Amino acid sequence: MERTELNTLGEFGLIDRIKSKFTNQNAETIKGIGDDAAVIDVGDKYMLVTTDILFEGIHFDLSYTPLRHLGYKAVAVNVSDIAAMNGIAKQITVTIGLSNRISVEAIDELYEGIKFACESYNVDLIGGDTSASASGFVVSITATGFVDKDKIVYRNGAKPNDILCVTGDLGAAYFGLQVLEREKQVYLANPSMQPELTEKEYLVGKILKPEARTDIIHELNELGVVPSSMIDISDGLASDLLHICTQSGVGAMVFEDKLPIEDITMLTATEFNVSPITAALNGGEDYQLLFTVKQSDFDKIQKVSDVLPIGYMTQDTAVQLALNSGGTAAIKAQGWNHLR
Ligand SMILES: Nc1ncnc2c1ncn2[C@@H]1O[C@H](COP(=O)(O)OP(=O)(O)OP(=O)(O)O)[C@@H](O)[C@H]1O
Ligand SMILES: Cc1ncc(C[n+]2csc(CCOP(=O)(O)O)c2C)c(N)n1
Ligand SMILES: [Mg+2]
Repeated sequence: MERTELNTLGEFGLIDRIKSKFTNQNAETIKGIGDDAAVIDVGDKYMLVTTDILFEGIHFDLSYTPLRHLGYKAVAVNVSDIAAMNGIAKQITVTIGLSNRISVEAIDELYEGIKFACESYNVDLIGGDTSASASGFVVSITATGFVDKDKIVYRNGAKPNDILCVTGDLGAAYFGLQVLEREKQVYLANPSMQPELTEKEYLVGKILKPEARTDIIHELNELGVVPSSMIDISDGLASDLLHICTQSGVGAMVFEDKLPIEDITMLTATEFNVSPITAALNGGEDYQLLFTVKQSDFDKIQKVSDVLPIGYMTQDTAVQLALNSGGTAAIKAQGWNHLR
């Protein structure tokens, strides 16, 4: 029998392959595989369902991840996927895989973080599953949410000339992780060295305590603006913008000088000898919303301080970065891909 290595498909190729083998059989299934959350017709509203799994060693390192933060983040990343459909999360289930290295106190701490997130995002913990894990700690969360039927937003609705917006700065979480990894190595080499993170607090905060931008969903709703397409940035602006472009059948022009990058991100990029633009495009785990709006909504969205226009959509399907130096460069999906 033929054997194909996973890296020949990559994460997204594998998802497409799985998707191609299934057809939905229920009229209530409005959208299955392929967006930030599935969409189910439950009567006067759409119900949204999304799931995210976090693995020790892949998504977090317990040597520098407080379990309270891990619990909060596991909820936030799911709430963010519901927000990316223009919805509001309401319920979660939590599944944990435990190794004997984890104490009861550690689980208490994880659930303190989960509880804090439930309170701040107004969601209910309604169930889950508990198992032993042979390969480190695992936490997986499924979230449900709701959206008015006429307000649902998919990845595939972007139109040429729509304005491309992002809800905050990019690349900070990437450098937060680099800083934590560096401090870990320093500590391993000399355990009497205490990490000096005060200057990098902003960056470390972005990787350990990301927020879902539900505030923006509420603000857009109050302004009566429904984006034409939306995604949350988990794998990097480049990769996630490409999802919007491929699914919408459009291209994009992003302006390098409009990419929101904080000063501390710039400074740390120099320190690590990494281009801040590369980090903003491909770093991932920013959990900002990336969305498009019709030009006629531009005046309204300008009133929201955290909505930053970074480019526009084009009929031509090329996805490009307009460089400060003049000219353009192709934007490629070089961000996070689990199987490459
Ligand atoms: N193993 C799988 N089987 C079926 N569907 C899958 C599988 N993995 C992912 N999907 C579906 O593929 C789509 C894209 O998934 P993906 O995890 O990339 O979502 P995302 O929102 O881009 O990323 P993130 O999980 O970081 O928020 C979703 O509809 C998801 O439900
Ligand atoms: C220990 C450790 N190593 C690497 C990373 C970086 N990282 C992991 S998953 C991911 C993308 C989103 O994943 P998903 O699509 O599964 O939500 C990124 C950028 C980290 N946070 N911790
Ligand atoms: Mg998503």
